[in-house]
Amino acid sequence: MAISGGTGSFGSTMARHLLERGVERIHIFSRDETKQDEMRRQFNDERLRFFLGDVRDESSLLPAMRGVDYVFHAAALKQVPSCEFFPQQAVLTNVQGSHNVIRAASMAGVKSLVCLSTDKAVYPVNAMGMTKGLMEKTAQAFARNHPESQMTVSVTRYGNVMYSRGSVIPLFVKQLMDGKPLTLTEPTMTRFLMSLAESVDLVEHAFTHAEPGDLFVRKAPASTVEVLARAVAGLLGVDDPEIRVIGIRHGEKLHETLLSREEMGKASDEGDYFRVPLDARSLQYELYFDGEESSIARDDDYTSENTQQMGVEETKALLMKLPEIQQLLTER
Ligand SMILES: O=c1ccn([C@@H]2O[C@H](COP(=O)(O)OP(=O)(O)O[C@H]3O[C@H](CO)[C@@H](O)[C@H](O)[C@H]3O)[C@@H](O)[C@H]2O)c(=O)[nH]1
Repeated sequence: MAISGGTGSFGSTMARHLLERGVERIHIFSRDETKQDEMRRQFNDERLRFFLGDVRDESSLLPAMRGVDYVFHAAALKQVPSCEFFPQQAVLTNVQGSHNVIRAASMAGVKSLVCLSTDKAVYPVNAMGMTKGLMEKTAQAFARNHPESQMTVSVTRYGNVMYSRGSVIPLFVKQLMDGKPLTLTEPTMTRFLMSLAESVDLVEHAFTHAEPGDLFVRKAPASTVEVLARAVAGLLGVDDPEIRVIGIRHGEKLHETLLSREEMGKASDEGDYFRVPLDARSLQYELYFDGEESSIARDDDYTSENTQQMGVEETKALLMKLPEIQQLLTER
């Protein structure tokens, strides 16, 4: 197994999970030698091997892919505001870098590659989402253009992963601990919420079930940021937190979309997941004339506004399942 972006929170959680499941060997590929060193010490496991490189440099990827059956591609520029200021950097890492990962994996004889995407790739309004959308297209085009390939490429799309580094929940926790007001961009803004453990499940689901070009989404509930803020405050014993509305940031949407209505029209419901198969037709559309009236998707988008909405108590219950929150509450 190889993980690009293996020293990020997602990559390292995935690595820990796979080691617990008895995987033979994991190649961690990333740019950051310091994080690699920290991870090497922290894990202290012979089955981990570290490869320094950058997805922008295809030649640095090949050694990490050699002898590997499965690749999880998580390396990305993913901070929305910074990608707004440096969109070209997002193109290089998220689009060109993903193309390099796919090529290198295919050349190395990898069996299955899962690319990590985000709800921000759907109807994108920011550079991070646009480049992640192009990553998805690159993966799907590989599957369509290489039907003879022995490698299955698939995509998993997520909403917000709770407590991920630099995200709003740890920020709210810090603000509460420091006795400062909670900064809300826009109280009615909604986000899909999922845990890191659920995201890992989705990747495993993709590795075990994907057909070439499949896209997988995990169903998730959502809350408004105000509900989320009040839930975090309530867990820390602050029933009526001081709130300051700071306004929407560069490139932000009010609501996110995990699947467009066109995708919903094609999706199969697999319990906790939706699977959207690849449209594998060639450009000769007349070949596919089936004599029936054209069917236009009548479904709705699957959004953080129309999914299950959680109130404060439900959100608290969800947060209570997070190891970070449990630790925080026992330390207090
Ligand atoms: O001081 C703050 C900061 C953020 N928010 C809001 O909180 C929500 C979540 O924000 P944040 O945790 O920063 O996540 P997003 O900007 O939604 O993006 C995250 O979630 C994406 C998945 O949708 C990932 O791809 C990104 O990498 C990750 O940064 C958003 O509605 C923000 O407007 C506030 O209300 N106050």
